[in-house]
Amino acid sequence: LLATATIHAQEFRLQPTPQNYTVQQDDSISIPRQYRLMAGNSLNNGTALPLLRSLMPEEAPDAAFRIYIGTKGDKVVSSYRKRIPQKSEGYFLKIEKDRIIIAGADERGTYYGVQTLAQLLTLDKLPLAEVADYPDVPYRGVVEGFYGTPWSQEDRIRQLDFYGRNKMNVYLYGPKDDPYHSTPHWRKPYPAQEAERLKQLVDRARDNNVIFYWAIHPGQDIRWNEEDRELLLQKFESMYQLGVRGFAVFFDDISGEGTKADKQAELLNYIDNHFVQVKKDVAPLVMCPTEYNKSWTKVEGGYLTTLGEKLNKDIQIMWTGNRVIATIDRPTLDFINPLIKRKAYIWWNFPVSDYVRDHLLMGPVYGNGLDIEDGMSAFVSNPMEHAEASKISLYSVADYTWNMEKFDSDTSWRHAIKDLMPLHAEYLETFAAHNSDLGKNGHGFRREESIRLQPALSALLKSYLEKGEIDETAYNQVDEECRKIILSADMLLASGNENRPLIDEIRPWLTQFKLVGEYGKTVLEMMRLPQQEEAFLPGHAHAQALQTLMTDNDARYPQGVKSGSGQLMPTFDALFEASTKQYNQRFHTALNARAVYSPYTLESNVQQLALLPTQQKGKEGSIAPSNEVILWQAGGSLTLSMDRPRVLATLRIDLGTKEEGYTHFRLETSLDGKTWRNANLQSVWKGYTMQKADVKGQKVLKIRLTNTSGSEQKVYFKAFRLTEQE
Ligand SMILES: CCCCCN1[C@H](CC(=O)NC)[C@H](O)[C@H](O)[C@H]1CO
Repeated sequence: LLATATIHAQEFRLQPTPQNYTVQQDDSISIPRQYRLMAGNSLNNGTALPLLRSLMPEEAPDAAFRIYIGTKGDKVVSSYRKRIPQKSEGYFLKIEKDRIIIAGADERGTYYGVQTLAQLLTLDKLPLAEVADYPDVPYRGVVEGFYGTPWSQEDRIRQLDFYGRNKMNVYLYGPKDDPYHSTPHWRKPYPAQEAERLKQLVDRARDNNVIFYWAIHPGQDIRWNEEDRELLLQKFESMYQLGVRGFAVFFDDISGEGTKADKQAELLNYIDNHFVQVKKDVAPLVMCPTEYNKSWTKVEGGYLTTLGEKLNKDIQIMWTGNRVIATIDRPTLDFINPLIKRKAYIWWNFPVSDYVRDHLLMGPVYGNGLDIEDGMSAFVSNPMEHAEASKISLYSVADYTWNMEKFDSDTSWRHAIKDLMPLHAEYLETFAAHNSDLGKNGHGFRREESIRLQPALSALLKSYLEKGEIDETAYNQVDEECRKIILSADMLLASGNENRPLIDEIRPWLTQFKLVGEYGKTVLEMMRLPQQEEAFLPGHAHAQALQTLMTDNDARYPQGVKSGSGQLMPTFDALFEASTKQYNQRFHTALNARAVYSPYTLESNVQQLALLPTQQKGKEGSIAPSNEVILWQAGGSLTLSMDRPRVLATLRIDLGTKEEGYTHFRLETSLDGKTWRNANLQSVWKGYTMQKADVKGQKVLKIRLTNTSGSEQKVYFKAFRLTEQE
């Protein structure tokens, strides 16, 4: 343990990277055991002092060593007043031979000074350092705003402590699937137990100097009348009673009446004037617009300009960028800020994975501009439903938003991993490097993967496919990486208590990752043997067994678990197919040469459906569900094609809509792909949204679902499942 900690000490860095940090050359002091505290009384009910006391417990009035701590204006730090950066949340920290000074521009700045001291105290000696520091972006943090399983209470407690350490000052509570945040129960106060849990979170946020924003998502069924307005204010009041001091109204992913800009503006200004401004201790109101990204905005439609003109100036307006999922750069801000007449409050949809739930997004944070800190009022990340795994990205978001121009994506990523699992950092880095790309998806957003191994992978594949030769250098690099993959998976699965919550979250992917490593090794062996009639066969059989195991998904993740899908698996599959084809040609055999086999293929002109994975397990076939609101254009269709005619037993579809919603769609089957026949749908259980088709005994080659309503339909895609007859 000590050895590892020492190694990391040599790579010591302060997180986030300070604006100014100087150390007097190789001069340091041993950590004082006792000290006399000289504290400004402005800190009395803050959290800087409790944190300091937790770090350095031995206060002694007669100790020689002193700690002076206060905010600008406190007498105890008056002689350092000029050293305090004139920036909100700024601080000055100085370590001298006989004293430490922590002077903040405000209470939170002082708290951050103590957090920086906390990091210096992990060294075995305290450097005689001077830090003059402040954040580039005013509001920095996380919006829990994803579809799917909301984070647990424990997840959120750990998150809030993480935000305190990483100088993130905002957490917005807005899990799409919390029924008291959104329809149907946004008007109702939380039941006692949930209220108590939220109160705990609010208290924990305060301990970490994090502003806890509670968001409401009323747009799907709000009525623009006095009653709903008062119910909304009462809900905010009940949250205020729990200690909430930050409020947000999200109008994203809705349709109908709730999308009207002037009505939204009227309501938000009313809340601002009659609640936020009246309370005086509440942070500026935040809203998420219905048109929250450029690809959904028709400027001449006036939605954004109406908000820009009518919304009170201190109301913050969120923005995800040029697309739902996008990186943020100067042109993005030059588009939105003039329209909304204020700096955008960026909602960055990364590392959220609710639209690619079979993937983990563990790679570096990159692609956002490094010169745009003056163009945004906030930058908050919408993370994965896997709280601990999201910390790799969140660590770098904290780094990026605090000191943007000094942000280095790869350094930050490596330190994020060390922070998460110091004793298994090299193994977690191997895992994270190969689990970063999303695969094809409806938003067209991709990430780099297996960056360091890419040259060897493509060299190995190229020489084998084009010349049937083995590039020995590349071969050995890939073989060595497969060994590291297998080792890393086992070491992480066996890592015990170092970070059990993380391992619990990613266990299915670790199991899959090990299979990927074994598959790679097996395919590499096959490449050496396509000329050997007997010796080739066991490897081929083993590779197919591994392919089967990799598609046998973990029950908790019906949509599957993908690992190494960006670079490793496509290369290994291609090498499997090429070596098997070589063998078949040489020995006139017909060994299966298709690596990924599914009897079902999906085609669709509905962008968000087109790339959904299909699954087959025994007699069951399905299209993976999506968590999103699907924008299904008029005339848009989805077609599931079989590899050969198959006899159906059942077909169930769930678009998340009631009876009348299905009248907008037509379901058909075909045996030849030319002549189609209607299949009637009827609800499976009264009042539920799942429907079944009368297709029992029908032999079909294709199944097609079309929006015949003549207008765009917003539906969910919760299920599309068939069973074949035995
Ligand atoms: C076609 C609909 C796609 C919406 C996807 N967004 C949602 C809304 C949003 O981004 N609001 C700003 C959720 O937040 C979700 O987590 C995120 C990404 O899947």
